[in-house]
Amino acid sequence: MEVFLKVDHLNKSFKGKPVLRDISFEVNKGEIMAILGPNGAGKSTTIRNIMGIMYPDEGAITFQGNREIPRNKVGYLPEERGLYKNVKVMDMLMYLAELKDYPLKKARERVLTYLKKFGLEGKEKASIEELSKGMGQKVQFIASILHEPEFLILDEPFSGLDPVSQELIKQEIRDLAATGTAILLSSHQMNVVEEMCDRLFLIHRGQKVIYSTLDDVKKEYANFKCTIKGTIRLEDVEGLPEVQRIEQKDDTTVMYLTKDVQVASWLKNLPEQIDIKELSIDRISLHEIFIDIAMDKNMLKEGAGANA
Ligand SMILES: Nc1ncnc2c1ncn2[C@@H]1O[C@H](COP(=O)(O)OP(=O)(O)OP(=O)(O)O)[C@@H](O)[C@H]1O
Repeated sequence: MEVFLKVDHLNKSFKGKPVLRDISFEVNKGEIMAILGPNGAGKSTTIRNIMGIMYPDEGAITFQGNREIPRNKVGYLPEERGLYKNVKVMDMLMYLAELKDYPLKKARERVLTYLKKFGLEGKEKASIEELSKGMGQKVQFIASILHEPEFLILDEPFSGLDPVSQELIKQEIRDLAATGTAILLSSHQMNVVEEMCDRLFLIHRGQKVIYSTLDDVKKEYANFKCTIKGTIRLEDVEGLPEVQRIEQKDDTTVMYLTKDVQVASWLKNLPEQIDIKELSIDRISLHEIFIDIAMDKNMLKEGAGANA
């Protein structure tokens, strides 16, 4: 697998306060890598360092082995959306294509194709200020991919998009990865990450918590949980083996099980007298893993094995 971006032992402080500590990861061609973390974790600071908007105190960032950012090969959808307001959609996109030295005739064709694909046919003559927020966001997405970048950074690409538009953009991102684009995606929507990403880098308080493939994260951290609906007394279940913790709310009891539990034999331990209206066994989701980390419940402490 060809590495496009290498982030190597990055450190960054603001006014003496460290916000990135020894951050290292890579993004390969053809993969979607997620960068995740609670608010204030350091995601945008990492991305700004990659984009050369600010510089690390220590560490190196290389693109295909070179220190200099290959601007024409990089596409960036920043978190803070901002397009010139009183400019026509086509004019703005052509201006951006020109900045990237991209052939203008091809750019124009691509703009029209993408506008149609994203339900914005005919909007090329509209000025940016006439667009809705979601439309503006789709135009900004087009701006980030118009010049066929080899490396794409997408910071919260789905915020403000309706479900249909989200699907369109998701499909486009998948297609780009399938044709070899290296993609770094920052998102708070764990279901999207779970659905789309090959690997993830989870950062908390400026430090790496997980750097792994999604499959390994699930294997390593996504333990089973048993959810029972019914009136259950805590004392009837709290002595059960291989239960890490129990949460009860209204008529729902959730038992979080230990990592290597054999579910079928574990179920035999349930006392006969308990009132079960519904029962399900699921693996905990990436969303729950994320919340555990952010809330410092730290179910993860034992499982450092998935860290690359
Ligand atoms: N220019 C700056 N000056 C001082 N502190 C900053 C600056 N930029 C970011 N920080 C601090 O660095 C830390 C990381 O911020 P960053 O924006 O990278 O987080 P984030 O993970 O992108 O969060 P969010 O999910 O809220 O966007 C925060 O504590 C923030 O207050």
